[in-house]
Amino acid sequence: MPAAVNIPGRGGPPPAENGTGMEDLLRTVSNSYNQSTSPSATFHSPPAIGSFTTKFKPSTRDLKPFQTTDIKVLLLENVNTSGQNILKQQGYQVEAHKGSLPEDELIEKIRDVQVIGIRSKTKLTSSILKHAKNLIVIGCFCIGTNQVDLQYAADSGICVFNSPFSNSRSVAELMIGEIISLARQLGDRSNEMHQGVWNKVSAGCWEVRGKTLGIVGYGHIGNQLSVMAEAMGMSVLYYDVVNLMGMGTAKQVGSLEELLSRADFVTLHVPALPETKNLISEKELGQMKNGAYLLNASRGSVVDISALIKAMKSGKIAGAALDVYPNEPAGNGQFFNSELNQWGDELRSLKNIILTPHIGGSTEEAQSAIGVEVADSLVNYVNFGTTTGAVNMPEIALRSLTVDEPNHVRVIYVHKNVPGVLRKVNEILGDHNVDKQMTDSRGDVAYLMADISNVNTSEIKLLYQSFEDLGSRIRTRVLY
Ligand SMILES: NC(=O)c1ccc[n+]([C@@H]2O[C@H](COP(=O)([O-])OP(=O)(O)OC[C@H]3O[C@@H](n4cnc5c(N)ncnc54)[C@H](O)[C@@H]3O)[C@@H](O)[C@H]2O)c1
Ligand SMILES: O=C(O)CC[C@@H](O)C(=O)O
Repeated sequence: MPAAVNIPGRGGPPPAENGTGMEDLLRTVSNSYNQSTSPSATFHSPPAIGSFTTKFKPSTRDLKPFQTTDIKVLLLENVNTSGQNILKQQGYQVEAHKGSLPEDELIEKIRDVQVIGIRSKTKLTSSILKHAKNLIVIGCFCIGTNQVDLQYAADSGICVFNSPFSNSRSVAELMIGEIISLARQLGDRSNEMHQGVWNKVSAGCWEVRGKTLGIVGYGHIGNQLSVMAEAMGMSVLYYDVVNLMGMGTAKQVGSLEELLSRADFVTLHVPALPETKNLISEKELGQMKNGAYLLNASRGSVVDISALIKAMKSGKIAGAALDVYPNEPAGNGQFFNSELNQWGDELRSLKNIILTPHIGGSTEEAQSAIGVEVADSLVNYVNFGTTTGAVNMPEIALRSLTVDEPNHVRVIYVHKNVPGVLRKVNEILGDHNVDKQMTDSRGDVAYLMADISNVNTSEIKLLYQSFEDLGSRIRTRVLY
């Protein structure tokens, strides 16, 4: 058993190897590089109200991957200040932008950072991520994660987090507003009044009470919508690829066709997947009731817009509300035209169609909650290696180290999920006292976390290097 030593930054004397590169290694997050460190760097839990990172027990020991001021975070697309503040309170260097960045600028900036936070506009494809040599984690400050190449990220040891439900209620409430607005042609009446036209009509305007709502994709948003729609006196049917219990008296139907043929209003709440591309196209629009309404707040790939334009022009579909589009501009401005999407002008000329700029989740409540939730996940990953809630890696969490365990280190080894790895890992760890260890795999990638006690500083370099030398290695991190 190695002798216990004082770990820098924990109240013990500074190490003898000061400035020799040893400390650098101790605080290294690496797949191919080393970070500079400071043994005197201190870690402060953020005081943000409601933040998970404030809820650790006082005896919990804060782990440091390396000097916290060295953590560079790039936040794009106006991530809420609630999230920005949590990250800044960690001492991370936060660069926040209101919009997304052009590709060349994004590539330049992503080279340098360990953490990036985005929303739905920034596409983190493999051709962008291959430049992100220092990146360890991506935070999607939204629900959808289709804008990130999740597999490439996992294969590169980059963990991805999102916020699975913090804006669901906001989307569902928008749907309720739009269902009534379409039934009463509110958009058209309002536009006419803005142009000085008084057009008092009742033809083609309806109450929603007693009508049937068909929800496609009965997840977080679909559930919330279901409850509110029933409260307005609507009957709710839903279609989902999974068997799910209905809220209230909502009933699941066995096929999309059945839902389309029975619903007066159809709302779409499925993720962007190859299977959901053009889920609603000419055939499906034809299966809908005459004079029905279509609402899409999921992703632009889910509806074939040219087919929808045709169905609306023929009167088959009496109204539509679209919040998402195949091509969406990177920022605000006069961009919603035929250059962006070839049918842009034709769509805008239709009657009783509500067009919104991807604002389903854009409320103060949702953005503030998402900011806290995702920033907490990022901090817990950077500082503790916890992957709970990750969308592309196995979910691993170990009990926190306490102040009574000052000389423990936490080893995190992201590796290819191939036979024989654990034998080699145990050969390395076999020389140490492993307090706890957890490992899990997700597809081709596995994640191992081990807390090792009584670690001598001089051993950490060897420990780290031993993992780095394994053929299965994707990324090694040593936290202490
Ligand atoms: N407009 C916005 O601002 C906004 C905001 C939040 C989410 N979204 C989008 O809405 C989507 C849904 O959000 P959620 O939180 O309800 O997601 P969720 O994961 O909770 O629910 C999605 C449901 O769709 C089902 N599903 C998947 N494939 C399907 C298919 N082919 N046919 C039928 N059902 C299918 C799933 O089984 C699941 O129950 C998100 O993926 C996101 O893209 C948009
Ligand atoms: O805020 C955004 O940009 C995305 C909102 C929504 O589409 C989501 O996926 O949560």
